[in-house]
Amino acid sequence: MTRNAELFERACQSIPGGVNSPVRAFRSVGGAPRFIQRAQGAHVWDAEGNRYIDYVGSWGPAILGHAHPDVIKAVQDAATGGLSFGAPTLAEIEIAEAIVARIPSIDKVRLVSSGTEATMSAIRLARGATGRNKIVKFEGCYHGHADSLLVKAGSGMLTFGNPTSAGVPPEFIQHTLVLDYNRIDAVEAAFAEYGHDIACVIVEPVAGNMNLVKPVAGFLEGLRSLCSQHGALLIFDEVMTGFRAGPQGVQGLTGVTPDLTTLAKVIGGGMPVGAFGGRADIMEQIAPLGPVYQAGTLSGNPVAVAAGLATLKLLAEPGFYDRLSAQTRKLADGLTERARAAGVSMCADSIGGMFGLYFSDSVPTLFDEVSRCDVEKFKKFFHGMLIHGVYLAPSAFEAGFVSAAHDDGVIQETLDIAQQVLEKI
Ligand SMILES: Cc1ncc(COP(=O)(O)O)c(C=O)c1O
Ligand SMILES: N[C@H](C=O)CCC(=O)O
Repeated sequence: MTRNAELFERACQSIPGGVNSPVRAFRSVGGAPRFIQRAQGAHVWDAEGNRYIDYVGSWGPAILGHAHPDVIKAVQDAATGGLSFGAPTLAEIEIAEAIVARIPSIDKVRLVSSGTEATMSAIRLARGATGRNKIVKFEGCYHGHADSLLVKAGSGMLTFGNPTSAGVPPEFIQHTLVLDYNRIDAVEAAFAEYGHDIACVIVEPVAGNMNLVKPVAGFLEGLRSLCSQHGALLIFDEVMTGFRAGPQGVQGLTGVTPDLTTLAKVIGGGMPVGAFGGRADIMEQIAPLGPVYQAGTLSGNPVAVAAGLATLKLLAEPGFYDRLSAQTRKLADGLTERARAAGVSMCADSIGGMFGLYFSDSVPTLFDEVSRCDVEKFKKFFHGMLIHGVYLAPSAFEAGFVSAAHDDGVIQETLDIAQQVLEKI
């Protein structure tokens, strides 16, 4: 038995499924998950000392590459001064100011400790601010594991074929309307019927939890105008895309401004930080100013915030996103070319530092098209890449992530390996 398999067996004795978040368990691709011992730049090393080029990047946060020296130093310095105070700090003001300055929709921002907390709080705020009950979400989008959002969700729920969770009473989701992503006619119909009671529409403005699916022309603009017309709030869940798709998230790329935005992942630089923010008049409905309650013992944790601030500082360097987008595009185009040359129906797409890999002839824009991608072929590709030292997300329904440490050599090595693997599947 390999060391990874041994550790997995041991983990299964004390941790449900051997993991602390389901997709990590490799259940949809088979085999033992790799237990990661350390990471540096574009690489991770497992418990057997095998090195992998990493395209998971901690599911998005590792945008600078792993263990960037400036981030590690910021964390060490902050930790030396104390791990947590449960009282305000200067660093919290600095990170709030950095977010407000860069994300177009955000006048005021509240820090939390995860993406789930951010979306859960934003939904409560939207309901509190509008006095309405219903929320609209889209099939295949994942917004964390708050009860009202665990319906027809993406990511692990889609991967394991249980897109609606057990343990959520029907009463908790009776107000959640689930529609088709990229179908604005369905949203128009929902507003025509329930417009007076829709508090908000929550959307991943580029979906990254059913593989990568970009919004078609007019979709986000349509959501914006329907929400404005009916007095509902538009929430962009930019937990994944924030500071990842571009320097101002998808809202900066499209010019569509939501009322509220949720963030996490990159803003914590690998530490647990989430945030929700938006128009000042809405954000001022939160306690202690307003009636919508929201709180957190470790919110704005000084060590986590230090990692986030150091990361945001480096992301502001001129040309950062041009380089990141170019490297990611090089990977996506290179994979598409290698697949074509090998006669395999596979293509890839990218935006900023995110990419999607589709075992189909064309890039999908609808959930149904994503569902029809060849999962069996993906599994073969995944294991072929893994054996040769490339660590992809262990699911056909997750986006991939490139970092600033993925230089030309790393991308070329990936493409060379992909060519060998594609020729054999
Ligand atoms: C778009 C989106 N929203 C929310 C979440 C939930 O974030 P977290 O896992 O930090 O709770 C995730 C990822 O898990 C995500 O990708
Ligand atoms: N797709 C999820 C987050 O973006 C993957 C993270 C997880 O569920 O562990």
